[in-house]
Amino acid sequence: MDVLKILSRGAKKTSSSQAFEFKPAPRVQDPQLYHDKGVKRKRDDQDVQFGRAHAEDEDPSLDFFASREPKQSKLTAQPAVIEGPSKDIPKTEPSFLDDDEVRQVLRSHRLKFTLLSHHEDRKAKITKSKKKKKDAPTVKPKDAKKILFPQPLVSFTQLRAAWKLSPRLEDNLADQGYRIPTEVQLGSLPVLIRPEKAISTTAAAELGIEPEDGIHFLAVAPTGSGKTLAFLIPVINDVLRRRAEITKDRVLETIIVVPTRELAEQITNEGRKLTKNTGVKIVMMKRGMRLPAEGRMESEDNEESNSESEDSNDSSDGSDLDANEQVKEATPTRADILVTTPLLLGNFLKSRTLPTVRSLILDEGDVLLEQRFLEQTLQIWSACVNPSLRLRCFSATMGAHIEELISNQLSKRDRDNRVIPLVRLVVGLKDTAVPSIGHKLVYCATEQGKLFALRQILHPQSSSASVPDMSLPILVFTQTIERATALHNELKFDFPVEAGGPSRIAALHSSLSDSARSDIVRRFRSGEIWALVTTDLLMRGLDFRGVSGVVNYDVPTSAAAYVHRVGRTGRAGRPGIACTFYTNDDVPYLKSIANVISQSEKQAGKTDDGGVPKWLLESLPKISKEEKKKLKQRGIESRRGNANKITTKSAWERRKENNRREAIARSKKRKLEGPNDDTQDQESADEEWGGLDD
Ligand SMILES: Nc1ncnc2c1ncn2[C@@H]1O[C@H](COP(=O)(O)OP(=O)(O)OP(=O)(O)O)[C@@H](O)[C@H]1O
Repeated sequence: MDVLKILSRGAKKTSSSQAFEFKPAPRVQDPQLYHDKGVKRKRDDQDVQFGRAHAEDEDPSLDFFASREPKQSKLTAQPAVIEGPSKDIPKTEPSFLDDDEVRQVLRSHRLKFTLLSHHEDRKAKITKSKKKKKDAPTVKPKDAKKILFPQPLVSFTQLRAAWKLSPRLEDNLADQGYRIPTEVQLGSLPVLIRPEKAISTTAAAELGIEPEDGIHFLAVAPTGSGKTLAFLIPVINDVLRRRAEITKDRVLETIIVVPTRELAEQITNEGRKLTKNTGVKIVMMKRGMRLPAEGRMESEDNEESNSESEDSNDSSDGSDLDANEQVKEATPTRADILVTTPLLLGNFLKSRTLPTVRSLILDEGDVLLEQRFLEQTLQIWSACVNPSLRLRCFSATMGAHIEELISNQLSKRDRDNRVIPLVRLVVGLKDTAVPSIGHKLVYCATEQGKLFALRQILHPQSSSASVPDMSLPILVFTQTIERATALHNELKFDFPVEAGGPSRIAALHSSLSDSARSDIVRRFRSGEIWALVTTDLLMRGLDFRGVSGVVNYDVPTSAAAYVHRVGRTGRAGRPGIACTFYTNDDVPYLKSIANVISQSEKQAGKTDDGGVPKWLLESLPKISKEEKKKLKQRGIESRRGNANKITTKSAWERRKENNRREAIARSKKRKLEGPNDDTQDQESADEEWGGLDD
């Protein structure tokens, strides 16, 4: 095994030590996915190129974020008094785009807004139940959907002047290097910050909605397209606005629910960067944490006894107290925004309510409303009893049944209240992979063939391999914890000592403790770990900026799982590669994955066969709905449990084998090189490193 070959896949040697580290990838300048042509403002003096070109054309020193004064040269200033949270808010308000311009911008960025009118659906149901005859007139939910054309965010430069964004929040965005809004931000931010301005009064009247009361919102946008900012910015701004206008007290105003602890940690960290110096407190829910909730359980025993999912196996967060003691002794945590997994908050709540919460965000909302999390998610939703509660649901995939479930839940809640419109935004083609990813399906005759193919990716020594050329770091997905552990054990001695040895590869899954999980995520983010073997635990939401490739060692068990897994690469407009191994066992279940790949490539404008040859797509068998459901719940049967281990060798045997292999390689190298010359060695090594771009 040649260490230089491994290193040339992406690592750079640090000057200070013999260790090789990756540098975290810098933030991309242009994170937008779609740049369809033909969008220009009609007025010559206002040729704002809708976010992108606007920021590109400008001298960086003249950037909006550099100054608190809005630039009026690009937008027509009309006298209008803006009541805002800050004295710094300008006294003029820029004009908005006219109807044609709005439509052009939305079209060019492939944004589609639909009013999912749950009151219409309700009417339809009432009609149906009253007249059960076949010929009874019914309104299908589909007919009730209406297209909306709200104002988009022309550029980040508009946030403060037109949409009343807090200047401090704006500064924090600038400090984080955000310059151009992504599509989902372009579409969501106006309707979430000021829906009454974003949706014109004429459109609102035509559709029979009153956006001044706010909206419920559902966004379906590709992985890595910046959904986190799209929901964080409005809620942080809401807190600041309330502080300025109503009360300075800290009240729990927003709950963000996510499926995993890793994602909760990531969002809390992002939130903290955006809330710096604002006084807004964003907190991650921990075991034993108390919240200012109303109502008490009949019994507060067994607070944590219900744990069944991945949260259940984990130790508590660094405390010696057991969970019950913590619950009794802790004083309520004061926070404006809480980030939690459904289980942690559900366990605390029982029958308590959270009357102050006005925004409930379901990030990865589709999975939160599926069987595994449904009960706890609905429990949290019903605990948010404030009549002003607004729901915001985000994901890269959203089945029609989930939309219907949301709509039905809202109908139930709204029965005694005013009906709040549910607006859906879809960016690009729904339920497809992000267009910046290249896909490859690789057939392996046996399980051992998969191991061989993965080794070809990690240590590219043969040109005959059918695997794509992938740079490190990579994520490798397996079907079960047992398989992730076995694969990690199999590969951990593959990395030569000169390259960092076994520490370069790790396995992350839900059987590990909280602290072990956090440590692995931290080391993978910092570039210490180059190959991370994991399960579907990590498939949603996690943002590792530098990941250049994803390997589906085991085929994902649904099309949505494929979209999310491969979405760990190709983020924010960066390129990425997704390689999926399949064996004969997978063939019956491959069709939906092959379809997603084909749709995604079409969307990306690729005309060749790409990842899925046409003959394969056409010849793959279809499976029934029941089989699909079973596959999603259980995976491929032959890979469950310990039945089909990745390898049969013990760790000791592998280490011995590996040491032998390395010793032979070193001896061969010495023979070839002749007398030792360190300087020459170093020079030739430097030449061979391709290295990551700084
Ligand atoms: N306007 C922007 N300009 C540059 N980078 C951005 C911008 N918005 C977000 N990003 C970056 O894009 C990356 C992906 O963002 P984020 O994690 O919010 O994606 P996502 O849509 O939530 O993805 P997923 O569906 O996988 O959860 C992050 O590194 C984030 O910092």
